[in-house]
Amino acid sequence: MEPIIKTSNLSIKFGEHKAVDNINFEMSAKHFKSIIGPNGAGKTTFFNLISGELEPTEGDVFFKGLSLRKKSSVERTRLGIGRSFQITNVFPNLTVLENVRLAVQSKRKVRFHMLNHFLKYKEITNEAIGILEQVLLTDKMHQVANQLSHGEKRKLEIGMLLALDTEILLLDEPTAGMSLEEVPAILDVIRSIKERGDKTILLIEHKMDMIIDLSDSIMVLFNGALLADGTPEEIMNNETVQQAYLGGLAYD
Ligand SMILES: Nc1ncnc2c1ncn2[C@@H]1O[C@H](COP(=O)(O)OP(=O)(O)OP(=O)(O)O)[C@@H](O)[C@H]1O
Repeated sequence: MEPIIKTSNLSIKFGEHKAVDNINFEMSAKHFKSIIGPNGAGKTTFFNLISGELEPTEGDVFFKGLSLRKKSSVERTRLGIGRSFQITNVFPNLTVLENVRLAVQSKRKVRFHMLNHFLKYKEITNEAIGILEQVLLTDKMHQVANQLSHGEKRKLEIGMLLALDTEILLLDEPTAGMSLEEVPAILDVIRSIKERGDKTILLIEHKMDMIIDLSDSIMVLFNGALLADGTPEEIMNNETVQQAYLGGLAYD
């Protein structure tokens, strides 16, 4: 079966530094893959190349066999590659529900064009409420976004991403900056998205217990290059990975 997403010799140089170095990777639909690697390994840059924030120096990304070389990040979202919004993309003075409703509306605009005007406000609201249930924010629905805790804002970001209803979700360190108490809730949210079974998920995370718990496979980046790609068990038992990376790092 054709992979849903694939990269071919994907590389980017910043000056003389190859931040992503000739990465060939592919994923089948509905797979959950995590990306690990030390700080500066190129994980976020790799995401930026897939989502279209950055243009590769060499190589290409393919979505269902289609070259994305000339596609902007907006076009890639429209095709089906969604990246979690940064907190800065959340409207701080709107409520949680209003933020998600806007994301639902933006997806419907993309999909239905002319019909958009005739869609009922209630239908959009109900869809937004369903998403808030999924990301465990129902009780915060009428709270203004800038009053949320950091962890709640991250859940809202994921909710806004789900509202776009893309086939692929790129999640860049969803637990970053969270207190220890906030982590289990985000883990539950991601697990429930996985269990629904309709999304292909790429996750960058530093929390190894979370990665092992969720991932079908793990890829390891090191100095911009793909060091290993395999099941969690294969990666944990891979000597090169242990020497180059796992042994030298303490995880929280
Ligand atoms: N826009 C840029 N201009 C110049 N160098 C950059 C740029 N973006 C990233 N880099 C460099 O590319 C390398 C990879 O950075 P990247 O942020 O992708 O790593 P990372 O694996 O996501 O790290 P972390 O785990 O710390 O988030 C680093 O050396 C970084 O300094």
